[in-house]
Amino acid sequence: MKGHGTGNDFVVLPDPDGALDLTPDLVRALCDRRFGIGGDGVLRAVRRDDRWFMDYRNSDGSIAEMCGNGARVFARYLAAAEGLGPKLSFDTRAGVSEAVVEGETIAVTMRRPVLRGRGSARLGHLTLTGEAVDVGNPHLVCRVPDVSLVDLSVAPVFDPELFPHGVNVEVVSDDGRMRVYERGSGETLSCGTGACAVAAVLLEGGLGTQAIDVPGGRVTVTVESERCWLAGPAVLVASGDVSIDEMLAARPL
Ligand SMILES: N[C@@H](CCC[C@H](N)C(=O)O)C(=O)O
Repeated sequence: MKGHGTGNDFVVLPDPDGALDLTPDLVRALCDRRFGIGGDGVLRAVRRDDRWFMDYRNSDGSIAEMCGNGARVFARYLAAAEGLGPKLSFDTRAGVSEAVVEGETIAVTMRRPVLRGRGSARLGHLTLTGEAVDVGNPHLVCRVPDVSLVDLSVAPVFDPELFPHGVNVEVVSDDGRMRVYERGSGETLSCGTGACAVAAVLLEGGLGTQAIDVPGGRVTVTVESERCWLAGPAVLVASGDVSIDEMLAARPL
């Protein structure tokens, strides 16, 4: 299946028995927008100990701890394909995610973002300073006057001591507009964990609700004392079969 949450798009692979050898090369082929299905990442649905596990991969084949929009699309998939909901829960590498399906909107929980201090990254010719935020996965949130003026076409250069496993870099203006360069996927139209990181910075580490406008739409983040909710639209747009051998064989070297 193919789905997206505010334009952050995913190939959803049902693999209840975990039988598929999901290599980085296979992930790259599936996410290839010309030679594959196309997506910012892959969500593999695996059944473990009677619970669903969201096995998330970035489009470059790397593994990430958490994906907020992916979790919302995953919940949509479990509701549509497994008849779960309107309240459901599943496992992720960053812990259990609770989900609530309400019509077009799906809200999921993730860890409360933790502010980790100042950091910087070079984006094109700009060096930006910002706040390092841990949402299960690493983020650097940089406040800028106008997000449209930042070049996100090339990978940010960052301090590997501060971010030993890489980082997702968000730029945000005071009105809650955000753009993102995702570790392992490049610039995307939305990033759910990134929106939670940005909301935590705009709320100055406190509790509350914050709307975040991303290029693919709007998500709403609610930071509670023990967790964080991410809400917004999540849809499945296609379903079908893929011939993995043919897809891999037809890729240029
Ligand atoms: N798009 C996601 C984040 C996916 C993982 C990220 N690229 C990473 O490597 O940490 C989201 O919606 O949170």
